[in-house]
Amino acid sequence: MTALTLDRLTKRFGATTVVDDLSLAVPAGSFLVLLGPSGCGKSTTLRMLAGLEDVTAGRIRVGDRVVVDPAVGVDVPAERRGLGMVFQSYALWPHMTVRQNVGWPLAVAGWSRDARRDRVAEVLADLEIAALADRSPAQLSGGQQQRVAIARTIAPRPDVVLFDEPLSNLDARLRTETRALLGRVHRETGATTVYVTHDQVEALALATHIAVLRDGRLEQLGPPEELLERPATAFVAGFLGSPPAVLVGGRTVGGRLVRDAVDLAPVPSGADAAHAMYRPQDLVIDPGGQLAFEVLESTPAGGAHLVTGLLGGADDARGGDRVTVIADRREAPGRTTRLRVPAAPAALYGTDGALL
Ligand SMILES: Nc1ncnc2c1ncn2[C@@H]1O[C@H](COP(=O)(O)OP(=O)(O)OP(=O)(O)O)[C@@H](O)[C@H]1O
Repeated sequence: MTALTLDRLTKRFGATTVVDDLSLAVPAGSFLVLLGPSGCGKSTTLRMLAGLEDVTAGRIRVGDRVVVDPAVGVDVPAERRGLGMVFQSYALWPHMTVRQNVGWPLAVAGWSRDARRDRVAEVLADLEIAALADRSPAQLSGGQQQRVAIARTIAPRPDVVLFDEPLSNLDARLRTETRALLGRVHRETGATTVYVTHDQVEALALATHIAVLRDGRLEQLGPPEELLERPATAFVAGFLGSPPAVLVGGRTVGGRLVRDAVDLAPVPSGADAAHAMYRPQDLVIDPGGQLAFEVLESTPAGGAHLVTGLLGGADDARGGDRVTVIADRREAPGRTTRLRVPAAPAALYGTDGALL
């Protein structure tokens, strides 16, 4: 199995830095999800790994082998990096059948006819598309085409597989099905996987490790549970999870974090706190609560209701923070009520966004 190492990787397009000094160690066999808002540099990072995008500075290692290091003139071409890649668009060869599409990379790699036949049959069965072997891509649905693309990529048993939002063109039910299939393929092949998405559920379902990126920089890397339990920054806290943690902004006054004259928590001495973090299930919609709350929408979810609203209410000149809490009943949009916060927040974050 093959580990991946990104060492101070940087990518600039003209004067714009889109990946900024990014270092990541991806253990062999892990499933790393690159997660972050649109434009944070996820796809660019994956494309640099794949060899589809030049690197401005830094180094990439696949196992023990340096595949890119502009400082010493190393740039191994994409096809010689030992990586397989699955894109958002399926890009199957239209004039070949499913069987031929999946077998082609094996032929290119010099597999014998018998070994090719056996391996193609195996991956088609694994991806539950054996019955489609003699069809052409035009005779397949989008979901089936994506399974063929995945089969074609894993057929040569690459040590590392890269995925760029492979499920984003599928409808909700197919996404769930194909997601489960991808998890199974990963468990069976053990291939080190790097997977780009901005879908929280996909990330949390598949990842052994998540790297949250923001403006081309790494905010936090770790197992999903660790990032959810102990977000290192206010950004990660407010981004990860469905719904994410609730961040209540305030100012440090006399050693206390205060919002709209409500005392939220003591601040460690010498620190300057800017946010208190709470779990969405720990805040209660209650007319007797401390903070004004204007309900924007209420969505049923798994027997509870996700209620999104603005903290501070319409009378708050600062403008409210948008937060989502888990409530036991529906709230009417447009209603102004109040939110009761627990005596102690789950965490505090400083003015620089770091965990205090
Ligand atoms: N060829 C290019 N020339 C100039 N800027 C580019 C180029 N490719 C990407 N960018 C910019 O780099 C930034 C990062 O893009 P990238 O596609 O890596 O983001 P992303 O996190 O994958 O976003 P998304 O989730 O929307 O796909 C964006 O601001 C994008 O506009």
